Amino acid sequence: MHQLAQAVTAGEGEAAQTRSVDEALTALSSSPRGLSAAAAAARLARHGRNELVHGRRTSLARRLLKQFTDLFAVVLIVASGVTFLAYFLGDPRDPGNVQLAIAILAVVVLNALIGFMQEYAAERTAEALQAMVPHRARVIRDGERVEVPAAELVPGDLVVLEAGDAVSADCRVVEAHELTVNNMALTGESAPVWRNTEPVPPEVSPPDARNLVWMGTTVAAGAGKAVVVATGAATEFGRIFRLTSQTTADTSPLRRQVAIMARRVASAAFALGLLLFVARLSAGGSLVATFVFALGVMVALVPEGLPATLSVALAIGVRRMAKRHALIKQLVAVETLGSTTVICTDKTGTLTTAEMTVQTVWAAGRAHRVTGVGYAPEGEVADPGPVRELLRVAAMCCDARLLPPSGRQGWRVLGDTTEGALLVAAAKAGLDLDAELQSAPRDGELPFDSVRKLMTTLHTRDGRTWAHVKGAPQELLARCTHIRGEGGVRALDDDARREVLAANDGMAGSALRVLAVATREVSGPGAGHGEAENGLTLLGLVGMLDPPRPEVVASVTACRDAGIRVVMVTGDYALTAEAIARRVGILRPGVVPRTVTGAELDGTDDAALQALLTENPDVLFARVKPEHKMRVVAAFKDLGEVVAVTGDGANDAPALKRADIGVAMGESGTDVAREAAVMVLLDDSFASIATAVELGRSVYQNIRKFLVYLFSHNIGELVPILAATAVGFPLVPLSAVQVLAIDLGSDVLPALALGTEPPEPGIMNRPPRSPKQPLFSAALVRRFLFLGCIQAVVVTTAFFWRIHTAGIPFAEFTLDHPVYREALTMTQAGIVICQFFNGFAVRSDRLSILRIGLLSNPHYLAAQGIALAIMCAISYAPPLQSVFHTAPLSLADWGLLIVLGSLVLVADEIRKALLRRKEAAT
Ligand SMILES: Nc1ncnc2c1ncn2[C@@H]1O[C@H](COP(=O)(O)OP(=O)(O)OP(=O)(O)O)[C@@H](O)[C@H]1O
Repeated sequence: MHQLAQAVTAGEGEAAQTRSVDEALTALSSSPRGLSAAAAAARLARHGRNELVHGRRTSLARRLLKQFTDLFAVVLIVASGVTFLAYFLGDPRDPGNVQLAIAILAVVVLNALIGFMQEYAAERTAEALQAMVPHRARVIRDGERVEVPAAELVPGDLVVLEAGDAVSADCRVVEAHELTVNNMALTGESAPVWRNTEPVPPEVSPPDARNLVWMGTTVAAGAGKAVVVATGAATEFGRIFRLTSQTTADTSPLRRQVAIMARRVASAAFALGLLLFVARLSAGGSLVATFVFALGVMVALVPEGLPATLSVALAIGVRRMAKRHALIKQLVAVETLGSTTVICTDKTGTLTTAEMTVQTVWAAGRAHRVTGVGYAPEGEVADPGPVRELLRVAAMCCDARLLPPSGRQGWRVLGDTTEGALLVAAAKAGLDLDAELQSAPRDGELPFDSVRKLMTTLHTRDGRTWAHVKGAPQELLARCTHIRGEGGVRALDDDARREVLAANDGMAGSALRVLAVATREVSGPGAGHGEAENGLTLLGLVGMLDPPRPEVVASVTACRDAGIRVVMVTGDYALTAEAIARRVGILRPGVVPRTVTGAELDGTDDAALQALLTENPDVLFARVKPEHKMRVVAAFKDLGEVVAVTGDGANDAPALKRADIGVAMGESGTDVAREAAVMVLLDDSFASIATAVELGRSVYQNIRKFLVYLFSHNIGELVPILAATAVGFPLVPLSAVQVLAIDLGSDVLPALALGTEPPEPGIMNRPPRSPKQPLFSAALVRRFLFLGCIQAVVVTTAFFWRIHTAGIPFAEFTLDHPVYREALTMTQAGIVICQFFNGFAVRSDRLSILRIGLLSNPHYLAAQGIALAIMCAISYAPPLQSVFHTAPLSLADWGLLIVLGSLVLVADEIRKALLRRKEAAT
């Protein structure tokens, strides 16, 4: 243990790089069997979890203080100061000014608190989401390969490295097969670098040492094993992490658009306030009163509650998507999702369940049926004799493991499910894999990659070494020179090739995924690709069923109705791809697809590819490599489409990055893919993408809803003030304190509730929104002007109706006149009532509220209940009456306001009915 402590305290990398593999393992008290579970637990307690503890964060107090330095806050603080001053300068002194000053300060404090809480909540959400993205490491413990959370790695752990894995700790390589790593995160160097197990002299600096791999880097290709030398903060990455405090700015265009709009409106408010100030002053108003009046106008127009509401709406969207298995890593993706026009999806696992079962084995010129479904090795292989050798070779060439039932779980596969199916079939044929591997242990491996589409293992028995190769049939067939038939091994002539291909097409045409299996003797365990994967003897083909996910058919239809094109881009064989595309509805019955293979793509330039995409609505890509996927994505983007693409492998990362929405698989994907993606599907299913698109559309719609809701009441607040100025009424029809009570009191919750609206009926029956369409489109502005103007007329009428019925000349009204106080209350209550009806109106642009359902958003009803309660308190509670200069309203007053206010909804219903009629006519 003492030795270990030394090894993992200082200079772990340097010490480890100079040692031989055995010395490195011994120094860390580890072995080729890895640590024991007990030793791992003890070390975890001693060294702590393998996590990067956040560096010193900005203190809470400082973060709170930061909220007061925002432009809005500063302006409001200055306004409040000036209002206080106005009280002392005023003659006579108006206590209303003190109240206003305090109210403005209260607004600043409230806004700062909301902003602070939101920032905090957003950070927590981000952390929680990050934690949900699975991050695992494969290690050898007690001689067994197991998966553990990466955070539980300890020094001495033997980790298994495969292409696409993120390296989760600093390690010394102890086994390497064509292993290359990408150190970009650490060194900025983008080209992959080779790793091997040879000791490196101490003068080589650790980052250059070829036998070390670092936390934060990724395995580019090949495979290997490495022993952990440092974890968590002790790693090189941890050191860098401590030095840089990380802040991730949210640069969502939506937020920017809203912020710009809010700023513009604020500037307009200041300009208008200034203009009115000058106008009223030159008409002979007193300096102080005019100033307070102008301030009221400004405050009425500034959309104080907007940024808070927007953040909450986006956060709600993210949370809803997470519940439906789609984790969004960047808020910006929520809005982009809604305008997705093309989804490029792979097949295995996304459209299909990836629960493979071998159904047919083609060997010695005949097909042999295999019965049973799932991973339970229960079933039979018809005539297993000729099949057994094929399944023995195939099963020995697998990394996956079959796990027997435990607890409530049945038979499972650890690792690749294609391989799992082979293991099950071998067991059904009566093979004892452990015994086979004992007599011919694996002593070399050329791992699978989706470019070669092959995997090879090397096995030695009695001094002779054999290569076991499995892979895509056409690729493997091209490397075979012989075939094993009924009469033994013979040369693979053209007839035999044709026979194999026909068998392959027969299986693929019935949606089976086909793998070919071959073998040959090689010179020794060191055989490379050139020797082991050429001159092979073909043993036969294995056809496995990968059933379509049942939920996918409905989702593909939903996407089509929503004007979204679904394009399959798969590594699998064309016929299998077509058969599955038909079963899930990507290809409609009777449609002959234009199937493009990776090889054809290589001979197609970008312009021709674009033409191909526009001219062939039923295009399908098969046998493609990751770089082809990237080209398809790029071509769609160049055509102006908004593209979502799925990917799981490490080499899918460029396509995921290039797409507007990179979608990685949470269950089967590699760490690299998950890092490159903006969305991670927890259940790997295509259906979750369709749901996320629907939710993305609904979030965008909801944002528009509350923007209309919030901006239209600004008109309702402003117009009465302008009208009073125009007709020479000496006092304001709505005080600044009242405006603030509406903007930050009664209107905030209903606006938030509109952000929780469920997707509107028919939301997926419309074409996607153009990404170029600005949030504040002409339609949106027209909409809030329409609703706002009706509201303005209602509110102005309510105020002047009360003033008029008193029959007193304007000039006689003073601040404390009871009729004026009642009229003030009418204005405020009028806005609250109008907003009640307005909220129902904005819930859909074209559908009647009766279709949407008056009671279908309980949050909205509750929020409006609170808003009305606030208004009643302001009207009837004496302490609030004195702050707001209000008076109790009679039932008749309320009745009048309800009748007038309902006009907002009635007028909008008429507009919608006309719109629908016009739509039906065209
Ligand atoms: N473990 C494996 N060993 C050998 N060959 C494999 C293995 N997995 C897949 N293959 C072969 O390589 C081909 C390509 O695999 P790849 O993973 O690129 O795509 P896919 O899984 O078939 O489809 P998709 O891209 O839709 O997920 C497969 O069709 C299969 O023939």
